[in-house]
Amino acid sequence: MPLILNGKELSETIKKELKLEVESYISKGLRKPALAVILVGSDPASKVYVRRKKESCEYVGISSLSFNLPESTTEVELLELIGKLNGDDDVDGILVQLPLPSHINTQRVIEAINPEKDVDGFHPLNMGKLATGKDDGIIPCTPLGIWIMLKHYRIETFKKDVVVVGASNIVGKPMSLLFLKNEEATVTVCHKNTKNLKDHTQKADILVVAVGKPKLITDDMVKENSVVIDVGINRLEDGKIVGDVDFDNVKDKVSAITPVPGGVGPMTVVSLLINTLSIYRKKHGFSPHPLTEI
Ligand SMILES: Nc1nc2c(c(=O)[nH]1)N[C@@H](CN(C=O)c1ccc(C(=O)N[C@@H](CCC(=O)O)C(=O)O)cc1)CN2
Repeated sequence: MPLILNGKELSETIKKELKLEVESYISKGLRKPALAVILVGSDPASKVYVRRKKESCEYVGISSLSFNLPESTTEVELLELIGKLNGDDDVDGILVQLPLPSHINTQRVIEAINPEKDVDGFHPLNMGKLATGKDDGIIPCTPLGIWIMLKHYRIETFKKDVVVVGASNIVGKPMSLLFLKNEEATVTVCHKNTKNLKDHTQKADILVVAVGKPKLITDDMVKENSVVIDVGINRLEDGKIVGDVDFDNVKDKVSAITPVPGGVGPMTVVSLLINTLSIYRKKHGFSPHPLTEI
């Protein structure tokens, strides 16, 4: 049986620590950290994720300010709201849940967020800092959560061959940049135009898959004793949630694997809390959050 990388359990442990941390700020007379959460429309999955984010904020003592906007919201209206939140000193972080309705230009919205309040780390300035190895940026939540999980389970990343399947701005690209930081690992990024995907995945010591295709990765595609990180969350017609990796088929060949659900997803949510606290700490003259140190 491989080591199961239990993101649900680890995220609960981290949340308990963050709760104590927030209590220590309040006991110093500081205000509560605050996160603005913007949801446009009523995508069912987004509603679930936003609810989890808000519940987690509440648990650790972060104020979450909800902005649930109708599907018909215009880009101008959304940009106006972001402008107001950028100027509000009591708001530490701003999160716009993705995907946005198709009539709104996602990149323009991301770029409107003050990079210092960009808890998702999607702003080009934060992406650029990650790409150039600068330590004072904000790391996107899913890659940060995966990194924290690998370090917690003492999975060696140095000099490893890492293959990332999926080149999205949210996961694949920042994940690759994180593994490249300090020339830690050798990284291959595969995407929809990659020829012979299997030729690449078979060589991976660490395989990260984030494409949104149920059970794409089967046992013939993974290296013996490798570590497999499944970022996919796919809802099947029967309501079951499965990842991009065929877990039952792959599990006996690998040394460690994340389950879906209960793996990367909860680590994404806890990383949002960490990023919010990191911004709050910098504002109050503390160092960035230690869990963001790579
Ligand atoms: N602004 C952002 N939008 C989106 C992000 C993001 O990081 N920032 N990532 C994804 C969705 N996401 C966070 O928003 C997210 C995905 C999955 C989970 C999660 O806990 N999943 C559960 C299973 C899901 C379920 O029960 O329905 C799990 O894996 O155990 C949390 C957050 C896209 N948008």
